[in-house]
Amino acid sequence: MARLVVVSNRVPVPSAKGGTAAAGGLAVALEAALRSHGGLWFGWSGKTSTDREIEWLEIRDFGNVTYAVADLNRRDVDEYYTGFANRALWPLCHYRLDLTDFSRKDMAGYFRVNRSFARLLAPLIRPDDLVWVHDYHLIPLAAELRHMGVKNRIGYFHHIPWPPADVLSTLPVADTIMRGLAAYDLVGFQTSYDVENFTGCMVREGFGRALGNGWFESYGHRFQAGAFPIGIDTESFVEMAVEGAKNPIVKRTRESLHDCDLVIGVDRLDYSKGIGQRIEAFSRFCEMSPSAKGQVTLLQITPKSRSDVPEYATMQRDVAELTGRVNGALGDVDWTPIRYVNKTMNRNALAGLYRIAKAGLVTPLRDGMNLVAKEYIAAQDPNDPGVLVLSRFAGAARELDGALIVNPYDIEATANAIGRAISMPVEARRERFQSMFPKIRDHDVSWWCRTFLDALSQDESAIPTEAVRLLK
Ligand SMILES: O=P(O)(O)OC[C@H]1O[C@H](O[C@H]2O[C@H](CO)[C@@H](O)[C@H](O)[C@H]2O)[C@H](O)[C@@H](O)[C@@H]1O
Ligand SMILES: O=c1ccn([C@@H]2O[C@H](COP(=O)(O)OP(=O)(O)O)[C@@H](O)[C@H]2O)c(=O)[nH]1
Repeated sequence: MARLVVVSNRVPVPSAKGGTAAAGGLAVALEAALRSHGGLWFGWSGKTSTDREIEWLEIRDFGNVTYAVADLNRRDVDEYYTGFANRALWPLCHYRLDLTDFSRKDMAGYFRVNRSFARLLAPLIRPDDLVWVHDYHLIPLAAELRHMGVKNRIGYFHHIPWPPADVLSTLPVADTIMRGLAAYDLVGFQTSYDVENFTGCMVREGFGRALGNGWFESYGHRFQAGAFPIGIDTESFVEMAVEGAKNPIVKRTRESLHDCDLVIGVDRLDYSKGIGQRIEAFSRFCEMSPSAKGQVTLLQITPKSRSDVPEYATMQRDVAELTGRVNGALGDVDWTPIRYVNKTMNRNALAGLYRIAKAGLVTPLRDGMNLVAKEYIAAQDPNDPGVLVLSRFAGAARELDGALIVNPYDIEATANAIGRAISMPVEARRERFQSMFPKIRDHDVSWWCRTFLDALSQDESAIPTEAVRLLK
């Protein structure tokens, strides 16, 4: 079996004490995948150094995984991560042109850091390695590696949505980004909608030709694109949820609820997650249903994220204010409608909390997949499961059709769905759970990893013959 080299912006290097505190679906999913496969994990250490250039790597072995990480200096973090990745590509891919900031300086920093990463990584790659690059921070990496003579098969997985052509073409360097993707052998997306959008960008904007069967020719290179919906480590999540009842945080939560029903939301503090709209919907639900007063509580767990990005700082203030306003208007001496927690919870506690919640609210305005939706289902007691209220704009909605699917922009309808979830009879809840659980059990994170790597291992012989004829 070829060695696997994973490259991602964030690398959760285990601490000497064991364990990492990775909040973010990508880190969580890859941790499980690499542990089962073994190999090298390369990327940013998450630390900001005072060095002028990215020059050296810290390399450490933990079990069958070697971690190789580089610090970035302040300018690199500002331009590459905070700037171009999170103020241009992230909002653009989440259809938020109103929040997109295209700065020439940040764009240059983004391409510079990718070049530096390629310089550090190229000498570590062995001839038979399969290289798997993750996410929007690193789109130009394969092109840089190719310039340095790397001939290995290189795959890319895009964890966030891919936008339609009209949205992508607002990006001043859209062509360089598309050319960057064309340097890979396999480009993976979360859903077929993302693949459709990507095909639209490629063909309509004239960046390349679609050859059929997911094959493209672009900038003189042939590559394949497809949908590979990411999964969770379902088996271990189920175990964690069962064990969760013993977790001190879960016990404290349960005791503090008395007879109140618990509704849960878990999201990084990110404008794509629709937290404000969700709080509005919960508030509307409480106003509409007098029986909710004192009887239902929303626990919103929201670790702070990307606080150096101005749009996130604004949003942090807005959500805090809104929560305070709703609690002030609706709450009472013995009832706080919304418990708002800006802390990263460990996964054992989360699993247990999902299990005691009668409803899980996953209502992003746009989301690549949303692993919380899958974790919520995995954590349920099959005999007495809670109900998932899920945005149609999360990639997870393509698979989890037993959820109550909502349009998160429609506050009234989301409020109604919360009411329906809480009062749903047990037979209906079981039926919905049973329609979803086999999907997340069969399509777990190992399936995702295996399917992507199998496709990456195939070469051009998989191109349909009629397409090859067309090319001649
Ligand atoms: O690394 P950060 O800037 O702190 O952000 C955390 C991660 O957020 C994003 O996650 C995405 O990947 C998930 C797994 O595929 C998916 O379920 C979710 O819908 C996406 O938003 C981001 O893509 C990662 O690169 C970040 O590390
Ligand atoms: O306090 C928290 C909040 C989130 N998560 C984990 O972070 C991931 C979030 O992934 P998701 O795909 O939902 O969204 P992302 O943050 O990657 O956009 C999930 O595995 C959560 O269990 C966590 O461990 N602790």
